[in-house]
Amino acid sequence: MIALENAFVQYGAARVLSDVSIKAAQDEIIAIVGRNGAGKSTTLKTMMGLLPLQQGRRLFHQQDISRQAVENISRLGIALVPDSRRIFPNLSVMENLRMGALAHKPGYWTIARVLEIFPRLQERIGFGGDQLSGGEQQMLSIARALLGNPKILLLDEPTEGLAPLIVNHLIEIFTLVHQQGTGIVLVEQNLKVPMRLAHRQYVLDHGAVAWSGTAAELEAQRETVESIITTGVNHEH
Ligand SMILES: Nc1ncnc2c1ncn2[C@@H]1O[C@H](COP(=O)(O)OP(=O)(O)OP(=O)(O)O)[C@@H](O)[C@H]1O
Repeated sequence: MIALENAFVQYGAARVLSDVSIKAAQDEIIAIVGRNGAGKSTTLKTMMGLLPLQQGRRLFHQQDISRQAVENISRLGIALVPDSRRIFPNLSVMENLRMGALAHKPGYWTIARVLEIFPRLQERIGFGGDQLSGGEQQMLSIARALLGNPKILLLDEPTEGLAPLIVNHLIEIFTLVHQQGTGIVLVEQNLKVPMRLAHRQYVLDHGAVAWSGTAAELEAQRETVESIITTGVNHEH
């Protein structure tokens, strides 16, 4: 389980996260939803140890990992797929996968298995990273992260800008990854994808958790939650 507890994060003097508490267990898919600038990427980077906490704690199971560096957090089994995807443009698909395999930990995911779930990457195996479409880059980025056999996979807007067919394929992949025992933290700007697979959701607004609940609670309060996402809380002030 990875968690932030009462996390405060700043960039220089600008406070970006205020009192954020979010947890994700290995048997869960959770989603963090919010508009542009709500603090979603900052939350993922903080979970990963890429940003320091001003206040609050970062936990892995019962262990306080607030001061651990990103390398150690990665070793604990947390992997981040950033929205920038970070494909090596001058390396082929296979070479990109081999780079991912350098951090290989024994587990279900191998190069053969990721190519099985992403047949598109198999077809493009000799192509350069810079010759891939956005969807293929996203697949490669996810495949590379899986090769580390993470316990928790953090995904920053993985479906942004992708065609509906590819989005559907990725949703199937996330479900499969979860079935193989990896927890997923999915960041998205709206509820569309999260509603199709997340067990629990957090809505971020201005760097704070404005709503959180289970899939069933979301279903029951959908309109309220949609309005928090689009217009925020306390917008009358
Ligand atoms: N490196 C940085 N330095 C200063 N401010 C930053 C930095 N990165 C992000 N911010 C600011 O922090 C706030 C939260 O940004 P963040 O990227 O976490 O939001 P987000 O919800 O992920 O949005 P997006 O959907 O645009 O990625 C924004 O106001 C943003 O301008």
